[in-house]
Amino acid sequence: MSEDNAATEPSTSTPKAPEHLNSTGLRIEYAEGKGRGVYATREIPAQTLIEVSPVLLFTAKEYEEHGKHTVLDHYTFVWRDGRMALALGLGSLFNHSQRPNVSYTIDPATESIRYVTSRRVLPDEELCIFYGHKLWFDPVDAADRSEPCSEHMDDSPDDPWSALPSVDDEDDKEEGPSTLGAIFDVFTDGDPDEVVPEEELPFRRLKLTPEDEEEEEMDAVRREDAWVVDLPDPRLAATMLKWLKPSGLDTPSMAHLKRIRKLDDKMSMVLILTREHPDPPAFPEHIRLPPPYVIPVPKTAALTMTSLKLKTSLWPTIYAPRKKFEPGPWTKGKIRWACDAMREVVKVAQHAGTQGELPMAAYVPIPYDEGTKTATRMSDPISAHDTRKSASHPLRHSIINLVRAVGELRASSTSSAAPSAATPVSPPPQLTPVINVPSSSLEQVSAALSEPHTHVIAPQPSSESQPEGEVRNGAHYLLTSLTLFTTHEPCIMCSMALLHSRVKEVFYLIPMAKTGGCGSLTCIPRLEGVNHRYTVNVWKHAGARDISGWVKESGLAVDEACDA
Ligand SMILES: C[S@@+](CC[C@H](N)C(=O)[O-])C[C@H]1O[C@@H](n2cnc3c(N)ncnc32)[C@H](O)[C@@H]1O
Repeated sequence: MSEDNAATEPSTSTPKAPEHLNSTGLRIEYAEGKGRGVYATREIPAQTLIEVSPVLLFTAKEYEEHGKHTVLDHYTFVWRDGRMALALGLGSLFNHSQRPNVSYTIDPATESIRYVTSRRVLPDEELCIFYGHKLWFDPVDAADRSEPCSEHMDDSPDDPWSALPSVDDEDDKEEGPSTLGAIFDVFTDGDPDEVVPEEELPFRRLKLTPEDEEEEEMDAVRREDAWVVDLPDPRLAATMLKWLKPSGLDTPSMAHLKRIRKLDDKMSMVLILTREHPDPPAFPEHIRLPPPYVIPVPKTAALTMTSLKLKTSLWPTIYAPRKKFEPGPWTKGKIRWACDAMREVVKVAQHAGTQGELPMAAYVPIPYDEGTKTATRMSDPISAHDTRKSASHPLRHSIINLVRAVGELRASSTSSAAPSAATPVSPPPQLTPVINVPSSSLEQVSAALSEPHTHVIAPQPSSESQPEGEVRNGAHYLLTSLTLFTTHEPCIMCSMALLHSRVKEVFYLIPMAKTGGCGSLTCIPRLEGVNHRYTVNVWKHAGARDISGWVKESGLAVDEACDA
């Protein structure tokens, strides 16, 4: 490396940082003593792909003879095959930190580097990577001279700036089964009660608030057209409100809007959405009004004060903040429980694969009880694998099989709480071999599911109002309070089945980009209007890097168009 610190010593005055077009909204800014750096303009969740930088490659000779003697020496690093690489785009502007919030992987196939946040990043925070231990400059802040925070360096090699690992087949092998095992091997010791910060969890929790939460810029406010009429005399407001009811214009689709708008001295009334009434509404003869006209109005109520302001500038809108989903804290003990469950579901799926089935499985473990660190009501967990091949039935997905099995269990229970007990449904023959529920536990499972007032299986409040009796016996809610682990992201049908079953939370390992109903293709529990939301957690390794290698080697590969 050359001695002078070119990046931090602008020749005359510091130039203005250019704007950068980037879907994550990153910006370039000058930082005291570091030169340019990359900053977040808004909060960025952990495991977000923030940049893909193509690289420019120099041969070793070319670099040795020329590049090395120029400013390039502050920016280049050794590519896997010994060539020197310069990251284009934002890649070369990430500064170094001992506690980086960005990790990166090189993609030799596309000759690029992928940068992913390793934890949640706050607005205005600098995004930094870890250059390695042999720095050629004095890092500015004290934290940058301290020991690196190892948790954030998972994806980065030891001394990446001076030597990224070389490209060869061995590297890909590292992503095989050993990695699969390792990703469940976290927090194996330590105090089970210790709460683990969100960004260090081995899984990523999807945001479950609906998309309209994001309507915080005028462009994002969704609108639709409505008929509006001006009221020249304010006394007409009362007459019109009275008339609206019998007129048929008082439809529930406008419940999020206030009827009357007073702008300066002008009073107007919104009548009906044009999609419900394409023609201009006609008024009774005794009410003399100017002709109605069409304007865009907000499509939904305001969920935040910012969106209220924006929406109300279009038309006065109701403020109806949704109860934000606030996931509870995770302790080391509970993470171990989740890791064990993931290991188990993988095992079930692998076994199914060896039997000629699709290697996909679902598993509901004994719920983890923070109080006792165990759960004793259900003595055995339940698992099911995919059987659409052996059953020649396209709907025999592992989750459907599992939900159905729980239903059968409940139906066959002698518990008086289960209304269907009088008419037990006999399990279809093909279900028997795929459901892993020891017979001794059937009654306990059923009892646990139908007795929500225990400390282990307690009902989750649902946004849907139900008669007290139904909540108490949980008759229609097969997975109330339970957590489901699955190898592959549930398809839309299964995601819906989980919603109807009132599952509490879902964990999956392998995202299904083309078919997934829990975050990939769509996110069923996030949709507007659903009457139950379950938490969706994606195992981090699954989202953070190319997992196709170890998915294949661990026997969990399925066609990408397959519904899981
Ligand atoms: C790859 S460049 C990063 C972008 C650079 N800041 C710029 O303005 O072009 C590497 C150079 O940034 C500077 N740098 C990076 N991280 C730093 C840190 N923590 N403290 C001080 N300087 C830093 C050093 O001058 C280093 O040679």
